[in-house]
This record gives sequence, structure tokens and C-alpha cells, in this order.
Amino acid sequence: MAAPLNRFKASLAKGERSIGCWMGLCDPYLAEATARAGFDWVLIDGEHAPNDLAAIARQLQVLDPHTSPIVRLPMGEPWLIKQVLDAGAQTLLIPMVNSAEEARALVRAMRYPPEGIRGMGYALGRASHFGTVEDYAATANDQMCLIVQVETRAGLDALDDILAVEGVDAVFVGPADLAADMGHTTSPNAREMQTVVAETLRRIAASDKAAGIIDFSDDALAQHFDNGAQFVAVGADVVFLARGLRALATKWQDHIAGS
Ligand SMILES: O=C(O)C(=O)C[C@H](O)[C@@H](O)CO
Repeated sequence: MAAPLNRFKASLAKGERSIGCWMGLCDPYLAEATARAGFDWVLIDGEHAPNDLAAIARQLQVLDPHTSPIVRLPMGEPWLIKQVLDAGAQTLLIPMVNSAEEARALVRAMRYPPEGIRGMGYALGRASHFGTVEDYAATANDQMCLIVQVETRAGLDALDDILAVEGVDAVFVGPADLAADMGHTTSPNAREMQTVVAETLRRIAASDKAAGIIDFSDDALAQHFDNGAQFVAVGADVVFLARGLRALATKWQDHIAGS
């Protein structure tokens, strides 16, 4: 038996467009509810949400077969990559990638020798269904999907070199951090940033990598797809919940205040 098929990676290779939901609520019960909502993929955010390895593992256990999981790590550290892959993640989003050298190191961290340096511990891991996938070591590399985040001026300057790295499947634009690095910390939707993001998506889409991004504005989301984005996060559980609850509380506080 071979390593589980990475449906998200296969979808990217076919050039299919997809929508996803960011997850920062750090709970498997809520993750399953999001997984069943109809998104092609969901992203467990370990960078800006308190998703530690145990929380990531518990959420991974409830997502399949409802949707494809992506895990974002705080940074692309090989020891963290090793742990989360053994827990069953197959698609990683790594933030703040600023050079082709960094991208190549991430490719190697996700693969077993001789292609890479991933430690051999799958017999203990959920990734091999706890050792029942007999051919896991021989087939796992092909199911690894690496998405690197370009979200600084340095990353933009290195984009052509990053796009040439074998083993990088996609490049994800981080609009908020890119805007901050370009002097628009409080105005990520500044005209300059709209132009930069559009051009960057087009550059990625013109390569053999898939382009991804996140946004919370319907108009911006439509433009991102028009500019070549292939996989797009169209919302986040925390944002959706917080905004909805604030609106509900305001509505009925206003009601009773007027009564
Ligand atoms: O820079 C960005 O924007 C991202 O990387 C996405 C954010 O971290 C995500 O939390 C949505 O705001």
C-alpha cells in the first residue's frame, strides 16, 4: 500500500481552481464543522493561531475525507516539519520565504533521503497509518506538497529564483505582511499594494507553480482569481465567528436600548 494520495497536490497539478478556509479556532470539533461546509481545503494556522503540534494532529484526524488539509507552520524549521509530517500533514504552507536557498532547504526537509533529510520515524506516525502503509517510505515523497509564502520585498526580489526551485508546488502571497514590509502596515489595500499583488499573482501563474492568496473582500477575491490565483482562502473561521457575533450582539443591544 502506497502513501495516501494528496488530493490538493493533484488538484494543483491539474490546474484546478479551489477555495479554502483559514482555521484558527484550534479545536477538532469546530474543524470538522468547517471541513463539512464545502471548502476544497482548509488551512490549520500554526503561525498566527495557538495551534501547537498536538492541536494540529487532533484537527488532522477529523478533516479527511471531507476536505484537504494544509498546515501552516510558524517557520520552516526541519524539526517542526518532521513532526507535523509524521502526524499526517502532506501539504505545508511555510511563511516568510525570502530566497531560493530557503525554498530548496524546505524541499529537502519534506523528503526522505536521498532527495532530502526527513527523519525516518513514520512507523510511530499517523502519516503511515501507524505502520500499516507498508510502502510509505518509498512513496511518501511524491505526495509532499510545498507552498512557500512570499510576503516581503526580499521575497519579491527573489521570486523568479524561487519559482525555479524543483519541489516547490505553489507560491502563496501574504498580502498583510507584504504590505507592512512595503510601508503600508495600516493600509494593506493601498493602490500600490493592489498593483503589486496583481502583478505578483500574474508572475506566479505564468510559471509552473500555482498561485495562492487570502482575502476577506469579495471584490478583491474576484480580482485575485482574474489575476491568476488558483487556490484562494475566502475566509477564516475566527474572523467569520467574531464578526458575526459582534453584529448579533449590536443588533439586539440596539433593540433593547430602544425598547
Ligand atoms: O501576510 C498575510 O496576509 C498572511 O500571511 C495571511 C495572514 O497571516 C492571515 O492571518 C490572514 O490575515
